Amino acid sequence: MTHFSYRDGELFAEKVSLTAIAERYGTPTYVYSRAALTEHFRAYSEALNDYPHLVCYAVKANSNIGVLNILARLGAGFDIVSVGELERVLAAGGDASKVIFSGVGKLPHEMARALEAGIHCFNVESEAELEVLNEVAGECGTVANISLRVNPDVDAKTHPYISTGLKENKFGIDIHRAPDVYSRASELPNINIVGVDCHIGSQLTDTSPFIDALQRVLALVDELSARGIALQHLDLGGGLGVRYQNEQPPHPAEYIAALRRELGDRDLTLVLEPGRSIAANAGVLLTRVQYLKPGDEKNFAIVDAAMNDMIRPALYQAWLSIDPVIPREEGNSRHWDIVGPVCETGDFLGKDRALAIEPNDLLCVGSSGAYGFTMSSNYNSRGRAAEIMVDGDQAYEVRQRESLADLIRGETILPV
Ligand SMILES: Cc1ncc(COP(=O)(O)O)c(C=O)c1O
Ligand SMILES: N[C@@H](CCCC[NH3+])C(=O)O
Repeated sequence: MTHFSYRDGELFAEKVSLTAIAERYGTPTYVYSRAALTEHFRAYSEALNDYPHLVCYAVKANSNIGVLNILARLGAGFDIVSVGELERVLAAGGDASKVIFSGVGKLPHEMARALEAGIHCFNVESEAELEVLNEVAGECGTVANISLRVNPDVDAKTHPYISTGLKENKFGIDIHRAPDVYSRASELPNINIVGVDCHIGSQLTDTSPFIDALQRVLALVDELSARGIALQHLDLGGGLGVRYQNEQPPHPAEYIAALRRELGDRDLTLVLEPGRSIAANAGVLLTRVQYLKPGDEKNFAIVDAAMNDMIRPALYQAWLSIDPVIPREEGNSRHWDIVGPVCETGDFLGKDRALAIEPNDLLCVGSSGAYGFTMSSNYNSRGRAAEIMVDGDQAYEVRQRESLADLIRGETILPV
């Protein structure tokens, strides 16, 4: 996390002190770095510079409109999974013609809105969805560009909840059925076949499962071509991992070089849908220690961020770094479980962390820019964290904290 570093005994985001951000905006607060987002996006676009490509940032990783706007200005496309994500992309100035719509459960009204906006392509995930899309496009008096998302049955060797390319997963169409589904698609009047797609999972730290999947998808491309169905693009999804603790995932340039070796000189545009590798290490979560509860068995540090703000440790046993914003003398350190105020035993951000801390100290939860705020909730009727974007020596509030009034807005009791 090179954009978040210590200077003179204090943690900074770029040139802005995290203490100053916490004092001004309160905690818990997500802090993002524009420079990091830019660097991570460019790692993809520069490695593909001389190759036909479209890098569609996976909006689910971090859909803050300020984040989307920074990526839109860099020329990013976007991978969306709902009409809500589409509206956010459009509000952020994203180009609809670079939007790809993934997801197993697209609703007819979402399809209609995406057609109206003029998106690039739908990644169709089932035969039933293909028929509905054909009908909706017909009703809209238009033709839908599609890829089929195929399930190549490749083990991504990641956490089971974020593995998506195995037969037992709900995603995509069995790659062996795909030729027949393409034939069916080619007969439908309101469907235009443009590509093929697969996404095998998230937080992959090795390129071999990607290559395995790519080889299987290329075999399908060749089979389709023999049947007279020519594709314009191949979308390999997202999934490249990041360093949270001591993982050593390949750099995007290394990953892309490996893909290009497989692609050879085929006439296919390469589409990628990275989320985590762009956003995770471009953000942190700031939280303040409220109470210390040392005990015989365990020492608990109760902080003001909870599983409703950052659910990854509770949901995937994910490890995130937790560092003091202003470190104290190490001699006073003890092992703490860093827990939130939510009434769940699973409400923790980290366990057994050696830290020298006192009440009111600020802690920085690292690698939180992806699947942090976007997976947050109002559980326990807690408001949501603020979101701040740091740009050099400036900090901008890109989402205000929810007020208590926001938490009851729009709800009502029965009149009698
Ligand atoms: C279809 C699709 N594309 C892209 C992504 C982004 O994945 P990642 O954040 O691991 O790059 C996901 C999430 O795993 C996904 O389901
Ligand atoms: N939310 C997951 C990854 C996304 C999976 C989406 N297909 C995580 O935090 O690791």
